[in-house]
Amino acid sequence: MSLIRIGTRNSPLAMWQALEVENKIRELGYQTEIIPITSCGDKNLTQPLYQMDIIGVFTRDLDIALLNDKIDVAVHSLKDVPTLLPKGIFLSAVLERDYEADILVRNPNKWDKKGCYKNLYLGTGSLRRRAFWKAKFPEVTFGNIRGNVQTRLSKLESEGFDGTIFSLAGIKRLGLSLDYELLDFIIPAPAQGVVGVTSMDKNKELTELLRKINHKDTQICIEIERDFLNKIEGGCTAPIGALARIENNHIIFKAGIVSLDGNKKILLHETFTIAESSGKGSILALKAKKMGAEEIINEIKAYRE
Ligand SMILES: NCc1[nH]cc(CCC(=O)O)c1CC(=O)O
Repeated sequence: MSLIRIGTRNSPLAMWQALEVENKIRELGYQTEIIPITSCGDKNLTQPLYQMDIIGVFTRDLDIALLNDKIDVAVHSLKDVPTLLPKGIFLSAVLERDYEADILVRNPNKWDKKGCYKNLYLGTGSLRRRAFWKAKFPEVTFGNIRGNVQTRLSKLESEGFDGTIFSLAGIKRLGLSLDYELLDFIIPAPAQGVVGVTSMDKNKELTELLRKINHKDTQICIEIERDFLNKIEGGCTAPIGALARIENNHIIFKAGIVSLDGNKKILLHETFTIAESSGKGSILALKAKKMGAEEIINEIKAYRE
């Protein structure tokens, strides 16, 4: 491996993440090149996309670049990566989680609402953020706010929202110094705040190298979170939060599934040892289902159809 080609989306956030991975690979003595992937480009694959399980809207272009040998590794925000990866591609490393929280950023022009959480007009398209917010503060109005972090910050003011909700990791990575409030009643998306690296599983030498930049504790946590998500949702994007943390050789896991109106809420809070953690995501998903999670998921599927 003379040169390792690192593929990334070309937003400022994605670029920051790719540079982090690049630095870690260079520290091991390898040469690297960052390749921003802007569109699907050459889709000339031997099989149709659906047969290869290429599904993620944020990840498909990078998946195709990997399969077409345009890049060696792809760098992602792991929370945007579907739990099912295309055939031949696997999650070969994760970086240490930096920040997991969701935060409220207020519109600086809305002085009158300062400190207030009731009756806000919030810009967020995330079903998870909407549902958790509504469960805590039912009097709220939501509007959609699309685009990357910078675009959303400008829309916050131009479209008159009282505030918007971001992942703290994204804000910190962009080096933005904004006033914000931590929203501890919103359980983060599975793998929020974690940078993930995917590559082809046939590429054994590269796999060995990437193992060296992998952060083991973060991997343990995200495996539980993603396993939980996979077993609960079965392919539909639902308001599911899941977060595992390690403290004194124990895993503290919390998860929540909330109905869109905020009225039904299944919450799990579990502690177990690291030794017991293997397969826990599936076991706890089953537990959540027994508590009624499936009813909430089916309701959301019906709403989307
Ligand atoms: N959904 C978009 C997205 N994907 C990853 C991040 C930030 C990094 C992270 O949370 O891991 C963001 C922005 C946000 O949710 O505010």
